[in-house]
Amino acid sequence: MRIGIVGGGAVGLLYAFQLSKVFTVTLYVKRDEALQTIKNQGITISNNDHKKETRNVNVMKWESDVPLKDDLYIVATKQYGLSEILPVLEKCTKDQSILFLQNGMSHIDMLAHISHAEILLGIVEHGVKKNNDCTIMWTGKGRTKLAGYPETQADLHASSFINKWRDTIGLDFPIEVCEDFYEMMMEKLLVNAIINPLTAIFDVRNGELLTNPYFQKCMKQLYNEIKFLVQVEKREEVWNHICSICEKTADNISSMKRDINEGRQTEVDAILGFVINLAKKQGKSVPLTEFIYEAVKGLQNNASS
Ligand SMILES: NC(=O)C1=CN([C@@H]2O[C@H](COP(=O)(O)OP(=O)(O)OC[C@H]3O[C@@H](n4cnc5c(N)ncnc54)[C@H](OP(=O)(O)O)[C@@H]3O)[C@@H](O)[C@H]2O)C=CC1
Ligand SMILES: CC(C)(CO)C(=O)C(=O)O
Repeated sequence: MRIGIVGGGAVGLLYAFQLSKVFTVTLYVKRDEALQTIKNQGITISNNDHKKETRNVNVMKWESDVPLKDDLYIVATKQYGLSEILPVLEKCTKDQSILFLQNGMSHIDMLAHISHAEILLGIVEHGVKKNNDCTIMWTGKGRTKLAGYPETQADLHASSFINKWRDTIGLDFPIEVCEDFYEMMMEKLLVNAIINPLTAIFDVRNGELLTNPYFQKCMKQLYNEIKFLVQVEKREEVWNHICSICEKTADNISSMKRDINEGRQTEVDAILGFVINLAKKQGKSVPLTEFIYEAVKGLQNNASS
């Protein structure tokens, strides 16, 4: 089974490294410089114990006329990078599968253009930070959750891939199949909608949202405004889940805070932008969410000017 991973960022490098242990993997990158570096040096991963490992992987440049010869494409770009990738992936045939690993949910509306290939949506629970074009730090081990879109059929094309992944590297790099993509994505969206923008605005690590009682109140206020996205009977469970992620990732710098610190575009449109649009569609007023959305946009704008 041939796997193509599109995007040689933190997540793309981690998945290329892990999956190349058992599959024929090609990593597709955007820049010549990244292509040469990975070709020459392979991918090096270090973890919190400062253990380092290097692997060589096939690497190619992603271009609009790239031949689509892989059985499964794993898309590991940021949400805002998808507009360049999707017109190419639209040409995939019904025997091919595409797995999207983006945070946020706004990409779901873009998937209507993929008419033939099987679509899978995924959630990355790992924490991974890119040091340079070929080196990453695996800061937190988690699971990869995935679900079929619009539904998880029993006979997914990708089943053999999922089973082989689980049976070989699954212990160290776990995978879990979920029935309902919406529930799976919504839970992660709520985590990112609360932790990411608040840590970015307050300029704190994830754990401080809980340890500082004032920040914790802000978290709760934001959750109270957007909890309409969760079924009434699950609201407390989801709130506890958000707090537990804050605790487990206490030392993390959230991806949104890191993007702002490093002058990059954030994924706020895919996260809070999506929440605001959904609220509009349901006739709900979300002034606090809108305020926080604008604040993040302002910080992003400031950092890049
Ligand atoms: N990092 C993490 O710990 C986690 C990340 N995620 C999600 O995973 C997704 C990816 O995140 P992450 O890896 O951190 O992001 P990065 O910014 O590190 O990586 C994105 C990569 O996509 C590449 N890219 C963009 N456009 C193209 C293109 N047209 N062709 C080929 N490559 C392209 C970029 O190339 P270039 O280097 O040239 O810019 C970059 O290397 C995001 O949605 C994020 O929210 C989810 C959970 C955890
Ligand atoms: C779970 C969390 C908040 C961990 O930092 C994350 O997904 C992110 O930073 O994007």
